[in-house]
Amino acid sequence: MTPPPFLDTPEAYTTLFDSVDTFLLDCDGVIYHGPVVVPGVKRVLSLMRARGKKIIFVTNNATKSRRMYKTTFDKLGIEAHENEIFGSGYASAVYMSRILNFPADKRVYVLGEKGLEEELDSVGIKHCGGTDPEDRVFIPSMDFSYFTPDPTVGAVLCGFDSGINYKKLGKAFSYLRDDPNVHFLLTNQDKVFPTHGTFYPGSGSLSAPLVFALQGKREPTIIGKPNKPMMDAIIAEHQFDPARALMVGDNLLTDIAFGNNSGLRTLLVMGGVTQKEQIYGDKPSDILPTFVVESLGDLAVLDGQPAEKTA
Ligand SMILES: O=C(O)[C@H](O)[C@H](O)COP(=O)(O)O
Ligand SMILES: [Mg+2]
Repeated sequence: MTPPPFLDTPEAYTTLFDSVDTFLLDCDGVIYHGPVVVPGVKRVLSLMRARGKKIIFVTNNATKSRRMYKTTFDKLGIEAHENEIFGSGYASAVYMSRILNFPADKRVYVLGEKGLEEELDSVGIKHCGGTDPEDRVFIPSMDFSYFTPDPTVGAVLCGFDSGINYKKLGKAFSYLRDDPNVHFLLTNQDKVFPTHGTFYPGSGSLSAPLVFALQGKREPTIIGKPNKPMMDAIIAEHQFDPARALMVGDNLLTDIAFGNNSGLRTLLVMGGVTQKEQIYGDKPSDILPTFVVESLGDLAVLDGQPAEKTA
């Protein structure tokens, strides 16, 4: 398979930029690395707005709600509107509400944080676990008295949870072990995510113990990129022509596969999860983007300002 073109000239950036009406932008690894905005990206986002492009932020990070992301973007000085922001937490809440028609008298047991709980609240889905201090504790070793099943639990939803522990895993596992009708959902299955100049375990690595313990008896439905429920949540709110849309991401397995699965062209950026040799090395990935660029910020030269201006 012919390797995708590596874009590194203003002419190539212009040709691509002018061919796109809708930019779907991954966040971690494309817009920012942890708390630091990627150099040049603010200029590129301003240029997109100035040229009338539609922007949709698409992140597998379920720790924040749309409202929280809006606050984060505001603090970073990035223009973003809540209805442009699609996190896997929001997509999971939409999926449970609209696709599962999750019953009002049932609760979902959550491995996750405040943002995910806020999105569930926004669609009226009751939840337990999550940030509940009762569950964010270490239990005495080999004490299983803490696992008294809650008959109102009708689903287990796993997202990024920095408070993961045996009590939460044990409770989530027991619901899925004992009742095949309890839905098993993951917000996303990212192995790692880029931050602070390196990588840390992602959501997929936090729900892996559950999947491993269930030994194939239960397979999770995964909501986030590269899966269809995330795109369904987006097109329920935004109409766009896939032929003139571009998915920009740093992760082949999530962002690029998501774009490829949805019939969009894709732009892979470096500096995040994917290394250049995965595309141009001796054994390239079987998931390949349409184009590659060092950084989305490189397109800032199209705004005509001095190249050294980095914001
Ligand atoms: O949940 C995780 O593992 C991370 O938050 C996720 O990988 C980052 O999401 P992105 O914005 O890169 O889709
Ligand atoms: Mg990313």
